[in-house]
Amino acid sequence: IVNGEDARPHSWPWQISLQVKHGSRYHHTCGGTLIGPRWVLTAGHCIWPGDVYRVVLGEHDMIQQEGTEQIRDILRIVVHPNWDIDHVADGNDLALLKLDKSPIMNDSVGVACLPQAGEILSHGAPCYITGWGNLYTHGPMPDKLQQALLPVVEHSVCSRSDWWGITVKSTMICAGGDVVSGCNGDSGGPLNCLGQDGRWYIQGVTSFVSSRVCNEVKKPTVFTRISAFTEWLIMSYNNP
Ligand SMILES: CC(C)C[C@H](NC(=O)[C@H](CCCC[NH3+])NC(=O)C(F)(F)F)C(=O)Nc1ccc(C(C)C)cc1
Repeated sequence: IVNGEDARPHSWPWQISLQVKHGSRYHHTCGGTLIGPRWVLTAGHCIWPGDVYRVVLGEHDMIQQEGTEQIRDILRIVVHPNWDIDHVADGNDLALLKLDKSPIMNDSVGVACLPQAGEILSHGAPCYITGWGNLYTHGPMPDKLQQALLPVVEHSVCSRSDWWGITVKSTMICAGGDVVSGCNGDSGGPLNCLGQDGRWYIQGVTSFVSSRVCNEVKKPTVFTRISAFTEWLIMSYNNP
């Protein structure tokens, strides 16, 4: 996240770190969201066939053992059938990870709420992006989880020709401006938006930013809009 701030530890208890195995060590590659006792939602572009992953929950500072971390292996990976890494602009940038066993739910580990099918947020709705992605383009990763307020940019503005144009589809959400943005490593993490009921809803999964610079003017961060995929989520979830 570019121009964010340290999150209060464990204030986003559904945020996970998706870690990929290289040799004998694992390292953070993407964010993700716990949406059920055994299910994590992340981005399709975070999954590379043949790689081995694990999920770390209850994480805050990547270089400190805080005693709240819980590590889980992944039993099954369900990438959205229409996701295609060569057609990022087509969307469907989603993957569901089934954990081998549920983490212990506590103050540091909990689930996020899913939005109603078809729910569209209004321009300027207050949402937070969270993640351990780069602090600036080609910059370092933070140790501590970052957060940043990213107001929603409605589709009619985001799809203007000098903004994202036709690259952004109606199954995506844009949020943020030219100062604050997601960046590599935030992929797959949640766009957290406060609902009328005072609960946090995951309205987006971080998908892409400008390929030139993370916080480029008129190129807000683009998220997969979860309310467009509730059918697929529930179906995949219930599939044994
Ligand atoms: C140096 C980095 C910031 C480059 C930039 N990276 C990204 O946007 C990466 C991964 C994108 C998936 C596709 N490879 N995502 C992120 O950085 C995220 F913001 F989501 F955390 C990028 O590739 N952006 C991109 C790629 C393809 C498109 C097509 C839709 C035109 C648009 C933007």
